[in-house]
Amino acid sequence: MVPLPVERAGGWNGHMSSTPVIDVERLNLTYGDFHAVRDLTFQVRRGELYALLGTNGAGKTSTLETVEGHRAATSGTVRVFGQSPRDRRAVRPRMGIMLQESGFSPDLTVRESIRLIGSLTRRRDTVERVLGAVGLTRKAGTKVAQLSGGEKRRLDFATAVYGAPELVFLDEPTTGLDIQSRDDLWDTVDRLREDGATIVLTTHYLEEAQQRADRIGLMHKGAFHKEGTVFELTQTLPAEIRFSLPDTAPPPPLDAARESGETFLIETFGLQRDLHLLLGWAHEHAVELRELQAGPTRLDDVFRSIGTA
Ligand SMILES: Nc1ncnc2c1ncn2[C@@H]1O[C@H](COP(=O)(O)OP(=O)(O)OP(=O)(O)O)[C@@H](O)[C@H]1O
Repeated sequence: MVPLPVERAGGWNGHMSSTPVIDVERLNLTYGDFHAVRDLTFQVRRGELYALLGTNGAGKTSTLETVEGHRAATSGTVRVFGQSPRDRRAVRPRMGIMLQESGFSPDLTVRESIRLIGSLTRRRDTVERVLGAVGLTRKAGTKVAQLSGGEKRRLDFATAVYGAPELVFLDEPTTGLDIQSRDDLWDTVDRLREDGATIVLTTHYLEEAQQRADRIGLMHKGAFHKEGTVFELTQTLPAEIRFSLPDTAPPPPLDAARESGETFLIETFGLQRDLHLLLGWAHEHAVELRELQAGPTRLDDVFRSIGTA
């Protein structure tokens, strides 16, 4: 475990405020005649992990670029720490951004690249700490051109965590990372969060958002299809119980539908109650519920429901 730097450029430790870290109101973005983002309103509170998810072309990148200060809104207001993100001197040092590709020079070594990040962010940190935090200590002297895809991704991550900023944007952070590197990345994010950092995440790995996000904005065609906690997003769709039964078993209870062969599916809004009933039935009939699976509604199902809404 690599400790975070104690002192911060912004001096924000212990600073409590009810002002949202990000405050977007009626944001509109157009490209020529094309209306990419429509009247989008959302807030991200201090310490939250907010996931901005959505279908391809929904407007996530356009929205994030505006919040990060890279793009001007066509109309509406965007405030970050109560200020316009276009005021880069005030806002930029307080945010760390992991883009989908940071575009480091292939001829620089990892150490030189991180040193460069440090001078750009103007946050206080050490190259050694950041190398450790992103798991690249052993690659410090290696040129960027010689890094693997996953190692490059970790170097991209370094741009976001240098100096442990208050607000961190992670754009598809775990794409191309193996399971160990993913776990390491999330450990580092967890430590930033323990220190009070606010995280904005985009990902196509929905289970990561489901496990980690405090709230989710689910975008489709420039607007929110749904916004809320995972529970709020998933509660309108049923949970599922799956199991298989041998041919000799009596017909299962609870409107269990035969999915294929010996496999049955129960869709339910009362997962605990129905699971209890099912297990009671199996016990009573001395039947083994093979490959029993029961789980809450997954974000995947909410995504799939977008097209049918
Ligand atoms: N510079 C541009 N000029 C014209 N249209 C653009 C431009 N940038 C984005 N768009 C369009 O705006 C819409 C939103 O794009 P955006 O990249 O914000 O979506 P996204 O949600 O990030 O999508 P994805 O998940 O596919 O990356 C898309 O239809 C895209 O084609």
